[in-house]
Amino acid sequence: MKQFTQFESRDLGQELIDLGLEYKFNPRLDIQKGQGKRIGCIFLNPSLRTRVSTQIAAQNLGMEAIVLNMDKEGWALEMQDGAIMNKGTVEHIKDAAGVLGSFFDVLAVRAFPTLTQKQEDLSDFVINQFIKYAGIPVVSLESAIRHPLQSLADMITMQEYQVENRRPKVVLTWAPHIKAIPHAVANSFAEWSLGMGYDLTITHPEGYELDESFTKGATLEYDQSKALEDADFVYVKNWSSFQDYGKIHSTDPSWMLTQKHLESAPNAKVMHCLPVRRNLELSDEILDSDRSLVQVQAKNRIFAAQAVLSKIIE
Ligand SMILES: NCCC[C@H](NC(=O)CCC(=O)O)C(=O)O
Ligand SMILES: NC(=O)OP(=O)(O)O
Repeated sequence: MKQFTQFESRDLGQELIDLGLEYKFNPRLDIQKGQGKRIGCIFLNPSLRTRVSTQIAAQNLGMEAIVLNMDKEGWALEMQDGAIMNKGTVEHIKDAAGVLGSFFDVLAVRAFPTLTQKQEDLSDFVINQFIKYAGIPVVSLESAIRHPLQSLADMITMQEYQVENRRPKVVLTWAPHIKAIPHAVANSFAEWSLGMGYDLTITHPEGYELDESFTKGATLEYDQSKALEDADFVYVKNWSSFQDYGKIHSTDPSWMLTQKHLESAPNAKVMHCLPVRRNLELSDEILDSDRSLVQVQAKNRIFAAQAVLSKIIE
């Protein structure tokens, strides 16, 4: 594996899920594998889980991890090729990524979308600039349009909690939020769920349709209560409008998932990538109940990252 930025195939997905579960059972199984190797974790945006789980994953493999909070501690990066740098940016990505590529064996990058420049975001411009100029394997820690390590952790979680001999019904439901939020988590969750053969229903208010290239094959149901009927896994997530790019069309509080919404889905487990805005996106009663898998998902971020790094340094 040379890069990890998106879903590739069901076979590779399954291999990573199984390896992640092996590491969960025995985290230091491959403690020798990464000896002498170094990963650089570059953050252009905030993070709790991704930052810490990736470092723990590297340590579990015997690798050294160095974190650079580029947004706060690095020079302001120029991303555009050929730019005349007479404004705010100090260092070109070509130079910075080249240096980082010479320091590390693997580079991991978090780069959120602008939510204003649609075409630039859709081309996953920033992470691709890192890939272009670093010359070493790059792992996405959430890019403009995808969050594959989150989705791999989510797939590990669903495999752990899945009832045997039954194809689970998975529902991705939009939730209200006060800010314009990226599409990456929702896109990747759809991409991975469909890729791994799950039966996926997506529900949201009209105007919140996601990029079809991620959702082809899913059932779209605008009626949230219908969508939730008999669900096994309910993934709660806000995203801003994709068509009216980066805009907020609804904050309708009736979309916030509560126990009442799940009366028709008695077995449903509830998922969220975190951080979650309590009692805006999801109610306390759900988050603090046995239905909630959010802590399991977060813990599984370690083993998802460990499986990916293990394959990359192979
Ligand atoms: N990495 C996981 C989620 C990151 C981002 N959440 C946020 O920006 C939350 C911001 C806030 O709640 O103010 C998202 O949902 O895509
Ligand atoms: N779920 C997730 O990626 O969390 P952080 O943004 O805190 O890393």
